[in-house]
Amino acid sequence: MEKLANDEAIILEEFEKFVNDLENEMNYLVRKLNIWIEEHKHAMKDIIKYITNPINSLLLIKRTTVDVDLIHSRLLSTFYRFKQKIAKLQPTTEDFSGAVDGLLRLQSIYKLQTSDIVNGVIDGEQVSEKMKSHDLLSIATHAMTLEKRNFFIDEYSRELKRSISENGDEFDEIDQQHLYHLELSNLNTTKINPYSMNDFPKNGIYSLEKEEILYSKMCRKEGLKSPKESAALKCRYLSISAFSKIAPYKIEEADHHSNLVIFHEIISDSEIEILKNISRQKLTRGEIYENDLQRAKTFKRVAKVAWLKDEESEVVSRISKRVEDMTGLSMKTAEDLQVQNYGIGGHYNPHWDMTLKRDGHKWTNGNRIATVLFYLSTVDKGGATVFPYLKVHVPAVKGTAAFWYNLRESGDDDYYTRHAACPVLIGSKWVANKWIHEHEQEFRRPCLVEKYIETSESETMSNVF
Ligand SMILES: O=C(O)CCC(=O)C(=O)O
Ligand SMILES: [Fe+2]
Repeated sequence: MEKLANDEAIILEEFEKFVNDLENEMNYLVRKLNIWIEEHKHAMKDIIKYITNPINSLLLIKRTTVDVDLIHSRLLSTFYRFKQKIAKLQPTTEDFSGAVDGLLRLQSIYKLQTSDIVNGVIDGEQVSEKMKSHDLLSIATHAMTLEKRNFFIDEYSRELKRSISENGDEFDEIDQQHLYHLELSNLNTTKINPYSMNDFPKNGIYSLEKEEILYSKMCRKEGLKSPKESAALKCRYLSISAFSKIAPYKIEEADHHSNLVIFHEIISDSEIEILKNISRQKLTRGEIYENDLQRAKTFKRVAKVAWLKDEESEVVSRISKRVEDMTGLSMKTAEDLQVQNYGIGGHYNPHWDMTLKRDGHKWTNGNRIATVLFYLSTVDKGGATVFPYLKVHVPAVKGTAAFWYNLRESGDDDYYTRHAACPVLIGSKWVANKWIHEHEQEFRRPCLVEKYIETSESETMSNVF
């Protein structure tokens, strides 16, 4: 986004040139028009005499064909010159749909009222200017192309009508068509208000699924563990290696079932700066493995990722060694470090890090037994990692790391580890993942929480869904 904001200056410069070019074209057109009027007047003096002359009849045909085509191509090429200059700098309309989807997701997850957003207010703070009618029309029409956003089409249409009547805005023919489609779509869809939805909508067309509701609640810090449920969780020092005996790790237990712990002050600001700097040049839009293991870019994850090898920098290999020390697990079969950057609205829908046994995994070194997730920035608003089935909300705090086992001791999938990255509301989120694999851990797997409590519930998928 920072680059786009800078590129906008170049786009604007090109736009100005384009307007100047159009002014020159306009002068040319006026000259052309006057000449044409004169020639036509001349023809009209005595039409028969005029057209029976082979030269005049040829010129008449020329004026009405070749000359018009010339005007057409001059105007087009003026526009295409401008378009070509800015093409590389422009995001795509798909990016705009993604941004609209991101805004509407933020609204439904953090319960942000449309009237506030339209007035540029987030969390009671004036963060931007009031939106204009044309902005509202673009948002509403793009919302029509998105799944599960019907409620907002209605909301934005209402704001749009208000804005038009307050400002007396005029719309051209194309806008009128959009407005008409908007009206139609509002008549044809059923809307369920996501702000007031507390439970699973039974027959709703706008159906936030049960999980999405749970996930949204956790992002708002609602429905977390009760004091009774968290009574057994402790903050303490951990020293499982020779190194940590000298400088014990500060850990906070977050959940006993999945052995989820938070390490505090585990990575320094200078290490973080180095990781971010190496990653910046490498960041590309994140892909996720769909069930069929095909890589796909979708709105389920909106983040940029970079993979860093140990050999790349002393800091990367130092982090790997630290993970080995913190977790007591071998790094021999671990993946490279994955650094991720989420912008505003950036998120990652609920998922498991391991591949379910049911689906079969493609790794030769076993499944992802455990995850270490380092937080490389503090997010001002939003951006937490949540575990809806463990009722845990881990805020993004620079220098901390979350650790958990994705697999049970038996090697079975731990469905309860399903987790998600809440959308970033204000700020920028940086994290780094280290995924640890099963092979080489045969005699290692230490338990980092004080007392490993095996639950008696049978851990089937239906417990989680
Ligand atoms: O960014 C986060 O909070 C979670 C990221 C995550 O779950 C993943 O990359 O697998
Ligand atoms: Fe994950």
